[in-house]
Amino acid sequence: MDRMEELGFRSETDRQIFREAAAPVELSPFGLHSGMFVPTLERQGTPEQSRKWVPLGKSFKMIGTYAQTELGHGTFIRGLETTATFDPETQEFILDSPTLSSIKYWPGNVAKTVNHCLVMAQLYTQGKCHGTHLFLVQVRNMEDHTIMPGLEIGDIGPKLGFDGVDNGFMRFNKYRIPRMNMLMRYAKVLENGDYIKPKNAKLTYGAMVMIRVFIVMDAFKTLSRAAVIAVRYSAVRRQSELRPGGEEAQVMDYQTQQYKLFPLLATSYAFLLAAEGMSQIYAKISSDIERGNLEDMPQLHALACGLKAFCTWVACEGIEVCRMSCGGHGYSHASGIPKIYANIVGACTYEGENTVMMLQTARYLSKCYIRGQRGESLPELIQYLTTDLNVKSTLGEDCSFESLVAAYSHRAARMVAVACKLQQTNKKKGMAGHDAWNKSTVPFIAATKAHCHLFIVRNFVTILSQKKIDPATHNVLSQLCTLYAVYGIVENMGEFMQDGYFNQDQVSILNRKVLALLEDIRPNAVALVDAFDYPDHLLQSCLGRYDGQVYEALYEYSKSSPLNNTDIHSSYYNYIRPMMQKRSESKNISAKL
Ligand SMILES: CCCCC/C=C\C/C=C\C/C=C\C/C=C\C/C=C\CCC(=O)SCCNC(=O)CCNC(=O)[C@H](O)C(C)(C)COP(=O)(O)OP(=O)(O)OC[C@H]1O[C@@H](n2cnc3c(N)ncnc32)[C@H](O)[C@@H]1OP(=O)(O)O
Ligand SMILES: Cc1cc2nc3c(=O)[nH]c(=O)nc-3n(C[C@H](O)[C@H](O)[C@H](O)COP(=O)(O)OP(=O)(O)OC[C@H]3O[C@@H](n4cnc5c(N)ncnc54)[C@H](O)[C@@H]3O)c2cc1C
Repeated sequence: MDRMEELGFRSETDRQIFREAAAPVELSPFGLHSGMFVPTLERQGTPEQSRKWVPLGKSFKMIGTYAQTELGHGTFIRGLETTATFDPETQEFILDSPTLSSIKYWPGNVAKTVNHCLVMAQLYTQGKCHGTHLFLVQVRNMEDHTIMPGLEIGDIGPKLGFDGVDNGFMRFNKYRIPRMNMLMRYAKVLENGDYIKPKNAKLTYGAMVMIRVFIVMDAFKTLSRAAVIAVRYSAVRRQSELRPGGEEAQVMDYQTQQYKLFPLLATSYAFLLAAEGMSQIYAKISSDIERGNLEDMPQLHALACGLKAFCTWVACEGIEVCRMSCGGHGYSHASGIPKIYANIVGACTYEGENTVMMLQTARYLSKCYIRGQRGESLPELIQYLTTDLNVKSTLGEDCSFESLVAAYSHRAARMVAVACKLQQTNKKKGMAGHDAWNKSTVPFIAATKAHCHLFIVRNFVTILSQKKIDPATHNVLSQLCTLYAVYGIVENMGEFMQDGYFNQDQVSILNRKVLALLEDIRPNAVALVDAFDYPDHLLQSCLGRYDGQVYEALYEYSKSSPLNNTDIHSSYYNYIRPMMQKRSESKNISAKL
């Protein structure tokens, strides 16, 4: 913190980059404090509350986290059981965990690090429940960090990853906080207990939308780091004979290795641009919301949910491909890839389980489809839903951006229409609305993935057509953009072909194009990963080192293994030698017999 002040880092982006550089492989125990706790105080607190608490948070006098999930509920926020009951006599809220399943469980850094939490609880006042609201709760003594009386707090135990974060549990026993500790920007409880409701109950969910936007960038960061490691290693690693009798080939010269890695390189660039585009849309709509204009709130929610789910799913699958493309050394922590995977794969679950998030977007697409069918105007990003599905592709040998975007628009429009028609058919069969919905959710998930894929392809193409980029760079980025789009079609051909949108010749063109692009990108592959400019300190990888001294690094890494501190390990004396002696004695006995 002080170091950031000394270095003059003012923007949150710069501070985040510094934090990641300072703690490259372990997530910071203050990630949630800076990334969720403080921004939520700023956005969900009244101006007075923000003025009081935000400086304390930014100066780390108050260290907090976001405590919403419980043992029994994470996804279904309306089902949360923690209660906050207003006591007008004392002007306090009484927080309570009435059941075992209501115990707060998973909140990051609650176990040992934070002294405050933003707690999501069911608000009760004047005997009535008004749904979930956020409350600022002091959980540890500010003098000696002991747990406040009335609270039980602990660590939840080892996890797949996220080792730098002490996820914990927290149980409230009639724990009192001041009335003014309810975040009251949108909803209020007056001194007499009267409840003033917000313009939209989902404004309380705003913190989650913000993090989902952050996570799209995290998907780029983690996938691109794995791609840097795998591509650099593939340039250094020589294995097997490509030409009989010739020298062993760089594994990057095998077409299969290129087909594994270059689309992931293209995806990394696509996700960076998508994350930037998502952040711009978030900045615009969230500022409208803060000014009271909630018109685009549903569109923001749907986009943030969909991209968070789509990008984290693809990134995690891609990171695994990068690991496996490094052979045995990829499986070692020396590669740096297992830690990247372990830290980001949780993002498919936290901040909204991906399937649930996709279904939120699907619900929005379903409503937009109906509006489109009625001829109503649709937001620009959704207007493709009214695409004429009788049109066939005009794709030619050049695989133009226009024909590729048209293909993705057609695929998404067709798939949304299929899912909506199934939902409508279910209703016509007499199903209740919720059953008609549930019995169409599998096609809706597929359609929503197509919707997100379209957003990313279209965004990449738009930026290349709008930004002023020098011709040489534009040419290479255009190759990456084309590879991302053509690879996506080849890998999902069935969804593009189901209604005969492409003819057989066009399918052949696409299959040829994806292989030709691998050759086009091969000469620039290392330069394209170097362009991310990740320092070795951040990658923490013997395989992805900038100097390519892989074997020297692996040898030094291995020698530093703690197991090498002694030649003979204690297990020999404690287990192996006694076992061998026992065997030899029994052998002597059997020999005598
Ligand atoms: C390099 C490695 C990086 C790793 C990251 C680490 C550090 C990075 C540093 C900084 C980043 C920042 C922070 C830290 C990073 C990571 C985070 C770490 C931990 C994660 C923390 C958490 O997990 S917090 C808990 C998250 N929990 C959830 O997200 C719960 C998900 N559930 C929900 O959101 C809701 O229950 C729901 C949306 C699924 C359903 O809500 P419900 O109330 O039931 O509403 P519905 O009935 O479904 O819909 C009604 C109506 O409301 C609309 N709606 C719903 N939500 C919203 C919303 N948020 N905004 C706007 N509108 C909403 C919905 O669309 C419906 O509308 P219609 O009626 O019109 O259809
Ligand atoms: C690393 C990590 C860090 C976390 N940090 C925090 C934190 O700091 N603060 C915090 O409050 N929480 C935190 N969480 C909790 C996290 O937010 C929840 O785990 C997440 O929201 C998923 O909810 P759940 O666990 O209830 O999953 P569930 O919803 O129980 O998921 C189980 C299955 O049910 C399915 N499912 C659920 N609802 C539906 C539906 N409506 N339709 C179809 N399928 C459905 C899901 O798709 C999934 O396959 C963290 C979790 C992890 C893994």
